[in-house]
Amino acid sequence: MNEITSTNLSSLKAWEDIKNDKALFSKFETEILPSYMNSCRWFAGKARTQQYFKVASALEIPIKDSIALLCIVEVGYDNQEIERYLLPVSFIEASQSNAIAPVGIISLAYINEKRGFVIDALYDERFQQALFYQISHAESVYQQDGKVDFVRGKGLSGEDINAPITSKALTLSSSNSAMVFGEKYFLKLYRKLFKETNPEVEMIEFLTEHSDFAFIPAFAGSITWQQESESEITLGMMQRMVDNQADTWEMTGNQLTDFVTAFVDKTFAIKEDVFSQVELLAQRTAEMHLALYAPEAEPMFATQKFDDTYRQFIHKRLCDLLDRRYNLLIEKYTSITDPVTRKLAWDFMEAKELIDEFADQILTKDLDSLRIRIHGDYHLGQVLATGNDYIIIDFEGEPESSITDRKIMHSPLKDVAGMIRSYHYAISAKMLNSNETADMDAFRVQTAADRWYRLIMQTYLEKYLETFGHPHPLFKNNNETNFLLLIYLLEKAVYELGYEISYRPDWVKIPLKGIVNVIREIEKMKM
Ligand SMILES: Nc1ncnc2c1ncn2[C@@H]1O[C@H](COP(=O)(O)OP(=O)(O)O)[C@@H](O)[C@H]1O
Ligand SMILES: O=P(O)(O)O[C@H]1O[C@H](CO)[C@@H](O[C@H]2O[C@H](CO)[C@@H](O)[C@H](O)[C@H]2O)[C@H](O)[C@H]1O
Repeated sequence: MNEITSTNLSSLKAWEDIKNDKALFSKFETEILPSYMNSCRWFAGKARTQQYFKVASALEIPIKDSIALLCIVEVGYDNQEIERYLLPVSFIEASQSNAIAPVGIISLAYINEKRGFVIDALYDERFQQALFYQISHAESVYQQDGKVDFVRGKGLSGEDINAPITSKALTLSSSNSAMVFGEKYFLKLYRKLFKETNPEVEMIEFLTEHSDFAFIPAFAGSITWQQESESEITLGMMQRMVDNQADTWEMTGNQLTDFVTAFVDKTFAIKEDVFSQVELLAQRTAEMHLALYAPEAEPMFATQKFDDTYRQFIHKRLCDLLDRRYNLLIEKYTSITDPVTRKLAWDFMEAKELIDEFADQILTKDLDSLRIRIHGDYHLGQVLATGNDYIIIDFEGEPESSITDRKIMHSPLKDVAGMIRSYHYAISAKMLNSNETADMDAFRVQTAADRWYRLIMQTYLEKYLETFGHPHPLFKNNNETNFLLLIYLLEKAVYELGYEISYRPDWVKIPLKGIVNVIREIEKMKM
């Protein structure tokens, strides 16, 4: 349980009228929320200088014999930036609180002379049941400020609409929170909120309602806050629950354990099965892109060309990323002690002119390929393995980008680059960081890792392109495909370099090697 300090909440009002107790809210904002939010895995502002926490709105949702409040918590930072988070709260009497997960307890409270706890309503069964009911009945709950709209999707079976269903909260180690219903439905509550429809809802709804692509969990509903004359804010999304064994990052890691064992015994061996699984993932990736290729669709999904606006956008993004990473590397260079990492960092810095020249080509090169909506943050961790197939999840887009940028159309080769980088990560993490290979000749280890990566990358790419048939509807010719793939591989590896410097300094050599691989390809093209 989060530590309950002497700070607790008290009110003479009934919980259902608690919104009118200004003093209680003021105490909640100044004395409870700062420490509670900073203890939550989903709160992204922990490393920043926070100036205030404020409940900007509290939307009422009826639950059994009471109400829950969807608190929209505004967090202000020292640079004037503001973020908004969703924190649903309810009050539970002490005698009922045993079933509540300790992470869900926000504060001890005396409300209308009843002793209990203000809790994160995610963990309150009454709230879980209320959300499921509202979604199944596609209701709207009117507020002082707009309404909360519940939408029912095709993925929700008619038979579940009025039938009893069990529910529970999941404790995820991720940036959002989830609850499950009867092992059949997975409801994600978005924690960080944006004044726009979440791209994930758009993507899952489009794929479920307008395509036959079956390798996503079907859209079962959404929760949205609609205010007058304001953009809507997505609060949650429900999908079918996937009975999965692991994600493909974990699965690839297990396959690589076999590879490393064989390698230590001086054998280079990749099981045939591994190639079939890579091919199947490539096929599902291509099928997802085919489903998203909808020239006749509404503007949000209709195909676009490589026009000047996009060329300038992607060029600026790449150049900004490069500048930030060069500065970071210059700052950190003397503290890099590992000679391999140092050499790779040096190669990257030395190739600045070559990379800049290559990036500039995006502004002028003839490009007749097309752009569509894509997954946007595609890597092995975003694919669930069901035993004999794959289900693709988490269409929220790259966490570092704004919501508007996450909806920009790209060549689907950006997703392909994401997955190829992920295979490179998987083999590198295993070979370069594992105990079994620690005492082996580094050159031999690197050569075997490179071979594995190339074989897997070719297998993935060939199957991916083959799945579309000829002529390819989205890629004009091999020359363009190779160029765009290199641009996106470079962009992704440069992005990852920043991520690793901040979060996993021991892994910095992995994206650096990815960047150097691209540099070698650019050099070959110039020969
Ligand atoms: N439809 C689903 N069925 C079963 N498990 C799921 C489903 N969607 C997500 N998960 C599980 O929840 C985890 C987090 O989901 P994800 O969409 O990546 O959330 P986040 O946006 O918080 O990163 C996944 O790694 C997976 O284990
Ligand atoms: O899944 P997230 O949206 O949180 O993505 C972030 O974290 C990822 C790490 O979990 C990071 O992915 C990088 O590491 C993965 C292995 O841990 C690897 O499979 C990916 O290819 C690599 O990019 C991702 O970049 C970051 O945005």
